[in-house]
Amino acid sequence: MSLYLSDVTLTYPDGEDRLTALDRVGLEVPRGTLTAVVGPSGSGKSSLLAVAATLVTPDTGTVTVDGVTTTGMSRAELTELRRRAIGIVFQQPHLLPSLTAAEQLQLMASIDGRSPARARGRALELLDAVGLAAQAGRRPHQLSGGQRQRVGIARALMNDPTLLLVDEPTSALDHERGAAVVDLLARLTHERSTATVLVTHDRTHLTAADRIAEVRDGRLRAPATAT
Ligand SMILES: Nc1ncnc2c1ncn2[C@@H]1O[C@H](COP(=O)(O)OP(=O)(O)OP(=O)(O)O)[C@@H](O)[C@H]1O
Repeated sequence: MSLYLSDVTLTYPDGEDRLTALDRVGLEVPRGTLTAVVGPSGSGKSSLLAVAATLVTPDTGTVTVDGVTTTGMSRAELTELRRRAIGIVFQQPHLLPSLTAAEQLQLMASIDGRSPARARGRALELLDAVGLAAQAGRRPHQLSGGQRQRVGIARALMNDPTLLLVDEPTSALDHERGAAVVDLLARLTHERSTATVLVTHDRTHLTAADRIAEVRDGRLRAPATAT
């Protein structure tokens, strides 16, 4: 099991009161499976991803990533866990304008202190895996929106994560490109044995998901197997 949330409650200050963003949420995501979490705006999807990413500590409940329960871990230990085990794909890939696709990925590895030659080899392998072998030398403005999103996906895989967290990857794409991105994520999930969580408000792309969980007002309905 690479992600296990048990009885997670998260609240935010709301005037005199507190707003419950996640209400006793339980979720298990085994390796090699893609779980889509769907729900309307404000339902708690981003909060769920932030907790799973260990960026936000819930009020109560436990978060287990890659077999490690995070309760009581220091900030440095959480940073190390994220570096080692978690990849995050953001809604917008936030690529650096002056770097080529390969360099965007290599940058991640140089931050991690890996050798440049190995980093380059891994970057090219991952760009090939997302269908961008021929675009490795292009800069962001020479890529389409869907291609930039795929660079963001490849970048999130540089540290060979066991947990891949994906935030609304299709929001800036048309239907066909959005569906292609979800299909790609499902394939990478199965090939690389990641536990993948994809949050979205849009159900129409999700045929490739293994399971779909619905979040409403901070409550998660048990994931159903996608049909
Ligand atoms: N930092 C914060 N401080 C206070 N309230 C917050 C904070 N972040 C989120 N909320 C509230 O918590 C609830 C859940 O928000 P969250 O962003 O997790 O939902 P969401 O489903 O991701 O929405 P969206 O699709 O609009 O991003 C909402 O009512 C939101 O207003």
